[in-house]
Amino acid sequence: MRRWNGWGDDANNFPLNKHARKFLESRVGKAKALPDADFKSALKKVPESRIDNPHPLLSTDAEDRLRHARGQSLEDWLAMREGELGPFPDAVCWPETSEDVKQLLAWAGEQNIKVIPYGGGTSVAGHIIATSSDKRPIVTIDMGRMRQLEDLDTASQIATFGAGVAGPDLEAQLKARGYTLGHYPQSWELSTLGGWIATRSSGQQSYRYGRIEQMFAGGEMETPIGTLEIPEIPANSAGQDMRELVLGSEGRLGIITKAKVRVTPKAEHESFHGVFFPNWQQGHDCLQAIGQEKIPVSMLRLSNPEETSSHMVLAGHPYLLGGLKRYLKLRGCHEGQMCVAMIGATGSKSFAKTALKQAIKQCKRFGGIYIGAPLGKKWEHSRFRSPYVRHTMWDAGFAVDTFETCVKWSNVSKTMQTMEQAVKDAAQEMGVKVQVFTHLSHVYAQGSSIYTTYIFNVAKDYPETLQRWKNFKKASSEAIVACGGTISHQHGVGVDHASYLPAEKGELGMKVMRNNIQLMDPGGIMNPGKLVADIETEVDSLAVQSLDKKKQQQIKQTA
Ligand SMILES: Cc1cc2nc3c(=O)[nH]c(=O)nc-3n(C[C@H](O)[C@H](O)[C@H](O)COP(=O)(O)OP(=O)(O)OC[C@H]3O[C@@H](n4cnc5c(N)ncnc54)[C@H](O)[C@@H]3O)c2cc1C
Repeated sequence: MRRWNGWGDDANNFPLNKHARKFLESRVGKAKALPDADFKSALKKVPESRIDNPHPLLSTDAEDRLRHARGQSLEDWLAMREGELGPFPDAVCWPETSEDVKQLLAWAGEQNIKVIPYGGGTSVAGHIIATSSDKRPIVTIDMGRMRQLEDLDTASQIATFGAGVAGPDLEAQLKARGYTLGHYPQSWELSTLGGWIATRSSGQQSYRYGRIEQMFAGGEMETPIGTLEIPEIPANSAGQDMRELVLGSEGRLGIITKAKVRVTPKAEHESFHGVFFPNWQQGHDCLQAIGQEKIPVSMLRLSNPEETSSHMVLAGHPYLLGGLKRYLKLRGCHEGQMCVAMIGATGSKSFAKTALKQAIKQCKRFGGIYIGAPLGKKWEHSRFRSPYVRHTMWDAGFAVDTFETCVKWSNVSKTMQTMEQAVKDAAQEMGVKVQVFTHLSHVYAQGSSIYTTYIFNVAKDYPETLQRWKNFKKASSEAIVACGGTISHQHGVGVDHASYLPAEKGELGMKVMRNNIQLMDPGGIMNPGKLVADIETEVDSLAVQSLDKKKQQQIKQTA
């Protein structure tokens, strides 16, 4: 059964071996776990629903409401573990057809009830939480029952799905017909097609299959003012592209009910391979070269030295690793400096073989040591299991969070250093130790995404732990803005990043976004407070930004 207070199925775990625990203690100090609330006591805190005349499709059951109250950000995680999940939606519903969604939106509009579209609830930026500032009742619309493959046009390679389909279900339905979408965010087990589109998500093999915006061909969105239908024409020059309105809309314009996506026949071959580089610069230059020469591998990732060491301890067997490290040392790769890259090869056997050969040749040019497929197999085995490690770490008293951006190649290394330094500085100000590491996860010809993870000890209680996270979040987001990066390459905006969005979109850009929302949702019922902060909050955020200019200057000087 899905955990009510964490990630995934409660039958699954990712154990933390004793070497890993020791390693973390050596980096952040001994940790003491915080007590977890039990389900029954959390359930007792769900208040009476404020909807007294429910629509027939709604459930006001306390457990349904509790299970939809939170996503997966660290703030959500702390709320769930403490058993203080509120504010709660007043009701939850599971529409089965587009007509159900249409009716629900019409009813919510008449009753002045807020609506939160819900996919898999894997948001890490506060997308699906009920905000407390707006006092209207809230209904969460869970799209999980709209999950069918409705059509597969094999001649055109376009599949039409109910937008609530989750990753494994989507791939299983396509696989039965010999096809794949190839979209694998790490949250694949639970996240949904509608959620991917609404947050502009990026899968681990985006290098081959593209981001969700390259896959999204068209579909239908129910909005408070009508149905937006987008035909799946392969390309057009007929004015503005309505898909761009839907992509990244975060539930503010309407509910995506059907999505048409570009699929490909299932590849004959897929394998993942490890390459070690003596240092960051050589690895960085190699990925840049592969990306710019467009060598057709399916995945490219590069861990910095700290992530390389940390992952080797957290995931590996110390004796096997001892052998690998000795071999690498003989070849000039030293711990503390070396960086591991992971390369995917996907396609027909001959295509994958040629692509891999080209990539390895390029790696060797930059001093890379190819160590074959075993490390790649290990990565593949845990690619969707690693979110479970958060539980094991939590039980040991460690809190984990991530943040991410995308910048041009000319700015990648500097931004990575600035992002890591911001977290270290915040930790020092709080008198807390922190373990920080980074990888490049999505490579483009013009630049790369940068994905940083940090681990720290929970404080003596929940409020102080939350405050630590808030300080880290502020410092990391400000560092990204100061470096000119996007506030999110893949996690989206939600509530957590909304105040940093104006720095990226500019005044006019924000006005356009706000006007689109007001046009399509005149009653302001769709997921208020997410993406574009409500008017008052946005004014505040602009004030924060002018303060942040000083901070931005400071960060630039220290970078
Ligand atoms: C462990 C973990 C790993 C992750 N890894 C990745 C990763 O590799 N790449 C990545 O891109 N993201 C990743 N994420 C973030 C998250 O999974 C993505 O943002 C994902 O796209 C959210 O999908 P979801 O179905 O869970 O949407 P939800 O979290 O349910 O909703 C997210 C937003 O989309 C809206 N929405 C959902 N469905 C619809 C719909 N049908 N119509 C309109 N709006 C809708 C919601 O209102 C909300 O604003 C990760 C998260 C976790 C917890």
